[in-house]
Amino acid sequence: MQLPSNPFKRSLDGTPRYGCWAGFGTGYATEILATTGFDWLLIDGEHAPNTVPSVLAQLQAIAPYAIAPGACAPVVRTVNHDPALIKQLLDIGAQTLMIPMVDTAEQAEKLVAATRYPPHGFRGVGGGLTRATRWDSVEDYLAHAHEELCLVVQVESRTGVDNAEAIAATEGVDAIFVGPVDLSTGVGHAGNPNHPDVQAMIRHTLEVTHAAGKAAGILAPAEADAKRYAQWGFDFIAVGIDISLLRQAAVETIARYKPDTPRPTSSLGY
Ligand SMILES: O=C(O)C(=O)C[C@H](O)[C@@H](O)CO
Repeated sequence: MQLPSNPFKRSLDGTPRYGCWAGFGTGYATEILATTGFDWLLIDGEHAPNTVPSVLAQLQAIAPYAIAPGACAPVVRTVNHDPALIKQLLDIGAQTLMIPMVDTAEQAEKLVAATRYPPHGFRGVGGGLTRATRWDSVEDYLAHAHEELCLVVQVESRTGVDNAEAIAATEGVDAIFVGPVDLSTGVGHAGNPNHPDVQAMIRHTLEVTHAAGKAAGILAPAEADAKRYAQWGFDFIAVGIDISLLRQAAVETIARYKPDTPRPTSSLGY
């Protein structure tokens, strides 16, 4: 069979693509999201209770909905930069990886190398053991795998912003995703990603990313933020977090019957 094409990579054509964080760690919840019209889903291995098997279950759950037109594409976020974990996630068939906390071009280069087979990198060969090769039925997987991989690195610190131009220029990096919560927290504006200093850093990162010919993404659960970022030119925007959506709906539902129920506010600035 042919190497499966990567619907996320193919969708990055300058039209804003709207996604949702998938934080429940189950195929069942993520499949529900996949039916709702989001262009992409972030299976979060950094902060959600995910393991390699739970990510696999979610990739399998999304697969029927990841076919054009109207495809819903999976993006998998790792917990760290560990090449062994990256190898496992690629082997189970993740084609788009988002790596948190990338501060330098050197880190970005190592991450690219972790996704490439020798001589272009050091990814180990799983061959017929892996879903990525559809158990060795994909033609010439070793030669072509990288063509359908999409590497998204997160810039979410002052150092990352300072180095964003070099990170974006790194060959093999397809996109930069700004993490506004970590960025604002790290520069002394916890809970206020809309502080003018943070907004200037976000805009700078967007501009240098586009100047390098790469795509830029961001998390913006508040509608006004998402609309502003779309207007600025962000290519992919996470406009919801499933766990928050459930909680908000639950809080609003019970408040209709018990109006005195306290309504907690977000401490994250959205
Ligand atoms: O810094 C950010 O913003 C992100 O990277 C997203 C957060 O990790 C997200 O989990 C906040 O809910």
